[in-house]
Amino acid sequence: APVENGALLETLKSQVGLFSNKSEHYSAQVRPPGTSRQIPQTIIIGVRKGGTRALLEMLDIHPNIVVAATEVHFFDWDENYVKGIDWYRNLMPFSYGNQITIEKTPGYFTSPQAPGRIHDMNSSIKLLLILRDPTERVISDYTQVYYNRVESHKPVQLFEDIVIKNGVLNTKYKAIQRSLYDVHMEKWLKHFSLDQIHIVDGNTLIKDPLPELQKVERFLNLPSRIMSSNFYFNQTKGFYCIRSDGRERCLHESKGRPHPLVNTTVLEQLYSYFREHNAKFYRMVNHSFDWH
Ligand SMILES: Nc1ncnc2c1ncn2[C@@H]1O[C@H](COP(=O)(O)OS(=O)(=O)O)[C@@H](OP(=O)(O)O)[C@H]1O
Repeated sequence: APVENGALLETLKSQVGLFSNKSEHYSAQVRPPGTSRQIPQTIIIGVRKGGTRALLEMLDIHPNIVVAATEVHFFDWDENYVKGIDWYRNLMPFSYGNQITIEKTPGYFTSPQAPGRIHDMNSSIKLLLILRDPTERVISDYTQVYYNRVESHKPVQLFEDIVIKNGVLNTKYKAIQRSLYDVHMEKWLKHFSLDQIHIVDGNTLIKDPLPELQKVERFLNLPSRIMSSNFYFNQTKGFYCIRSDGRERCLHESKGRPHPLVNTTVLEQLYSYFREHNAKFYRMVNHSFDWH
């Protein structure tokens, strides 16, 4: 009976976590007439904790964009890369000819292999890179690992005890390494020209998403379709949430978690360590950001 089918459909939808009518349509296993699965014409390459999920979900509002539901890790994980390009394409949603497919895997930015492999696939691809203050990124990275460890009943350490070893900054700490944007960017610029990589300001995307998204629309040569009415500020979450296809949704609770209060001396050490790297990065990309 139709009622039962409707109820079943609602249950299935909630189980697979589909949000918009658009995703429901494209995530279907049955190919809608006139669609096909396309290799991404654009990839959000990172950075981890930069705001990659927010960027992807906000771009998904656009009628000419379809997005991959999960992080694919094709170019950074050898065990996936060996599966080949058809495996990769099969993970993409169905799309019409006037739509571009986007996937996001934050680990690509810091992966030594990803730039060359992506270039081998499509040398004229357009890349999106979302960055935020490198010190904030380290703290966000630490916070994620902290919660993961708590959830799996593993011991946790204070931020300061990881970041400072024998009185000096532990520059080997992975989270610090990932925030050396100049070091990673250099590898991308060996394979791609600067005008192929659009940098989204992750700090601005949090405070005022629309202008950053409009810049992305222009970079992708798409008509301007994302509107201020697509966003509303959720006081409880403390972040902007999305209104689209008649529904309202915020990002998962793991996005936008409170950060620990960090000792100011340690913060100063981090700011000063990143300062030179940031300056180098600004020169590399001909653009500065208001990072510490
Ligand atoms: N609108 C909105 N809602 C919630 N969160 C938002 C939003 N916009 C940006 N952000 C920021 O995104 C940070 C998580 O970044 P990523 O999605 O790149 O993380 S991950 O690498 O995929 O784990 C996440 O970092 P944390 O605040 O440390 O949780 C957020 O600050």
